[in-house]
Amino acid sequence: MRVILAPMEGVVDALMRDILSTINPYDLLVTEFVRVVDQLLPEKVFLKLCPELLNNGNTPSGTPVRVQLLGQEPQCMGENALRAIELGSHGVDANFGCPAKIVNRSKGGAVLLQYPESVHDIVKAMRQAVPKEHAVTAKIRLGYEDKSLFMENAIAVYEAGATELAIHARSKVDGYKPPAYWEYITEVRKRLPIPVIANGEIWNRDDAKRCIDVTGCDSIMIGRGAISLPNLADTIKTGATPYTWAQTLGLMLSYTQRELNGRKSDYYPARIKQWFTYLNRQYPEADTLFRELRVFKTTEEIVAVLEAAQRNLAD
Ligand SMILES: Cc1cc2nc3c(=O)[nH]c(=O)nc-3n(C[C@H](O)[C@H](O)[C@H](O)COP(=O)(O)O)c2cc1C
Repeated sequence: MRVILAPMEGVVDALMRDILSTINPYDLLVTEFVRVVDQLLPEKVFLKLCPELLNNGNTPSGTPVRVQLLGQEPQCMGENALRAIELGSHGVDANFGCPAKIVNRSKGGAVLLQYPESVHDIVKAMRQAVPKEHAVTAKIRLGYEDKSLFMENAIAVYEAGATELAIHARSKVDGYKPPAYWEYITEVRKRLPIPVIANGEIWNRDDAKRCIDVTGCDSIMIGRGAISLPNLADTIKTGATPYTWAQTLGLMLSYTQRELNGRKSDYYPARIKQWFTYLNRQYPEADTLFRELRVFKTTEEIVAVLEAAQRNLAD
């Protein structure tokens, strides 16, 4: 069985990938998306989003990373896919699931699921641009406003020559609201000869087992669950004990301290707070801390609050 870390824009960056791949036996990690509009992007754009490219495309603990692209113009997607591969990405992925209004307005992301022929043309251009020994993959939702085109889109990806297909089992309109409609993935998995990766609403080991039972897929992709329980992939793959709140707090502290000692970018507090929004589900203790953290603006302040929480736990 393969467990893949889902791309999560605004949350799963290189530092998070480093931390999560150190404590989990992930098979693959997918980056936040690189937005492709109408030009071949400079190398620095790829390296900023995926610094692992300087390490043969692997995290420091050796887990392969795949760059994800989001765009609507086939030729341009092809050129940028090739660049990602040449820089060392382990395959390249196309995003057809992003629900963001700004992205959809410029005809990228989930809005493309209304036009299976466009999905096909984009993946095909990427496939033709990238040497065949490298994976070209796609990630789709079940549709935009409804799910009527889910199979057409899946077939479009397959016929374009994709290596595999990840499916987030909801439409754009479903947003992130439970349930995930895994049974649609089952239908695609039965129909397509390429591997299908099941994604959506896997929060613990039992969910993973049920998802695999329902879909028959050998590979699953985990997103919010992977940050709400930091060692989720390990619990799924090896039966490891889920992290206690004290362990998770320690991990968050090391994440924020490493950021503080490293790049010191001002977007980090927002990322740390975003992480907290998913922790509540697993740890009731996270809720109080999250409310406390909301007023703090800098990483320094956040580190101080987390250190105090850790001291309280030890008392
Ligand atoms: C904050 C956030 C950011 C996301 N960013 C991306 C992205 O950049 N690319 C993508 O394909 N999906 C993105 N997704 C969707 C996830 O990869 C995943 O499909 C979705 O969260 C469902 O899986 P889950 O129930 O395990 O979270 C994002 C989801 C969230 C919550």
